[in-house]
Amino acid sequence: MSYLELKNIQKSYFLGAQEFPVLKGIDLNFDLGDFVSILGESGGGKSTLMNIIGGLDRNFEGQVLVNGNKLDHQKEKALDQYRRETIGYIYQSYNLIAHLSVLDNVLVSLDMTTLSKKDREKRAQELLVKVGLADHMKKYPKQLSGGQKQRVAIARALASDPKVIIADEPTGALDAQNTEEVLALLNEIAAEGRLVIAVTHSEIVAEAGTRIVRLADGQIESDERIRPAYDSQDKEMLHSRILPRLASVKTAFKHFRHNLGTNSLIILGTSIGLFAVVLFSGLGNGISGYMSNQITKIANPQVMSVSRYVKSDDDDQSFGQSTDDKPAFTQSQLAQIKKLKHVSKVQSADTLLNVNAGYNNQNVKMTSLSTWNDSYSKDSVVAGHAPTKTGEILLDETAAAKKLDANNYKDLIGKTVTLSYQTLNAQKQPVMVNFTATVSGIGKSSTRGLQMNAVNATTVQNALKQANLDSDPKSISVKIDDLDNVTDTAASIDKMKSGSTRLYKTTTIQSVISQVQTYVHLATTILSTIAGISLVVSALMIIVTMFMSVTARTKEIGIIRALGESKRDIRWLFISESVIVGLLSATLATVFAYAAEFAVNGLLKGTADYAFVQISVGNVVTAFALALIISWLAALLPARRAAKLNPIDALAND
Ligand SMILES: Nc1ncnc2c1ncn2[C@@H]1O[C@H](COP(=O)(O)OP(=O)(O)OP(=O)(O)O)[C@@H](O)[C@H]1O
Repeated sequence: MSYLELKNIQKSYFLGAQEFPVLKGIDLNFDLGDFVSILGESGGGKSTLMNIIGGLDRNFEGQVLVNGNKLDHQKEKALDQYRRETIGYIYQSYNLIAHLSVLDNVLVSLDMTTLSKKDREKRAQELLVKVGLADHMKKYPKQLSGGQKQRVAIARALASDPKVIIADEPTGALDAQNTEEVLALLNEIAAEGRLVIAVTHSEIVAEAGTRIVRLADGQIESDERIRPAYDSQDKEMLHSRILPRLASVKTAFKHFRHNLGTNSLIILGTSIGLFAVVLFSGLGNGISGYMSNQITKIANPQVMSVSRYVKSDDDDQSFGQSTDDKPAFTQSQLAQIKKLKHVSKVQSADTLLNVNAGYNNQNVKMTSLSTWNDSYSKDSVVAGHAPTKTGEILLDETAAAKKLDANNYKDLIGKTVTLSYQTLNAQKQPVMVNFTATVSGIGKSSTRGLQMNAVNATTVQNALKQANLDSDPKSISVKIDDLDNVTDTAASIDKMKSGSTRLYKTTTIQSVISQVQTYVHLATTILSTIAGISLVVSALMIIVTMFMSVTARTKEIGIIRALGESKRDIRWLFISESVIVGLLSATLATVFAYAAEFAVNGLLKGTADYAFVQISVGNVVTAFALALIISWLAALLPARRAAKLNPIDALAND
């Protein structure tokens, strides 16, 4: 039994309905140790026959038997394995991969063997030494002469230790000296017990072998043995394996490096979009944080404001707003709230508007004067102490104190100021309320525009009583025993009813913060989405480049398919390169974003000592996830096209 048997091989090409028969029933047997030359006129079907033997062509009639086993040309995976294990190709035009070094060109084939990394490299080096290229391993194909290129191709064809070497016009592009050397190598290969099948027009090549088969008109014209075949001892051959994904990623990275210029531009373009997304998200975090920081600075989150509910309240979310138009709390309502679980203190929290303050012939109009309660943070007192006792007042540093005593405003502490403001009595008649208070301290609001004037609540109640006005509070502040109970207690106060009428409306600091954060989040999401639109452009850029790359690398696809890589490997090769571009874009975007964070926060330090840009790990992870998705999706179509290429057509591509 011969190693390779061809039984009645017939092949026609069709142009429309018209049939062009090329092979008209070829029966041939090949043995290991033979160097067979196939001669024939141009267009006689030699390459067609080689593509069938080599497992590249699947559309023909007849049978190919390898070692007695029928090769099923309909099973693509089995054919991939056959090419990987059994076949080595040598082409007239060398077909080396331009972006890989000489050593890497040989390793492409060795990556599909079960040898260890070290042994693969050792074998590649040994083969290159054998073909006389010991000093050229690190070079790239364009740095080699024609003869040297063909030797690399021979080393590559031998790398996976195949039983059959198909050489298509192996010396067609070589001078006499190189032809002689290559033929000597082919003889050596046959002497190792392999089958060498060379397609040629050259009688010199034919004469160098052991057997000559002549094709004419799609049939065998003659089959002549000119020398005995070499001994073919049945030795252990290397085992093949499916190409590991990591090997494709490495090859993709090498191509990425080879194309660094174009890829850098794509990375830059993609990273700008991702950078904007990360920066805006970081800005959102910073502003949200700043807002809650500011709010909790002026107000104690453990204290909530409660006012009487009136229907138009639904949209009112502002904390500490004047509640002049609302009904006051009755004493029994105050007691009812005081009795609730978790409520530790109930205090008046009214705000008087436009209060006139006078001291030593100086007058100032305070836009607001609140009744001091536990919702204010101690931080708002910058000198003296809070107005906790009856008859005490805290004056805002800039809005009141400095205006009353420009030179030594802190000396106001301990001094008495006169206060007056206008309000309405039960008959809606304007009434002036006059009272005095001793300055207990100077206050400062951490929020621009807000004044920190506060007076002891009893002081105001006494003044109101004196003016025959209702002194019950319109708004109260309710202190809760623990921060964790604030939300639940607020909910139960909101639910309290008299009959079917809702009684109270609460405003917690947390609800104000959440509201603010919702708006900030909405704004940053809109900004990030606008920035994200540029990512669509990036994706298109990657798609176009990948399609161009598939076109430019068509031949390479044919070469690696002939070496035994599967469609899956080709898809993975292109997707890997795109993903490398995506991940590097995300890395660059992250670097840009952190640099911008540093710069923006540095610039704004003078405005407020707060980091306005706060990029979180989540923002960075999002950028990487986006980059991964975009690059993956962008590569899908081009990779699919590359994988679908017919290896024969791909190899024929110039
Ligand atoms: N894809 C194809 N579609 C149609 N006809 C084809 C195709 N490929 C090859 N042919 C035709 O089949 C015939 C045999 O081609 P093949 O390449 O096998 O010849 P060859 O003997 O290798 O020629 P050469 O020595 O010039 O390389 C030629 O007439 C060619 O035009």
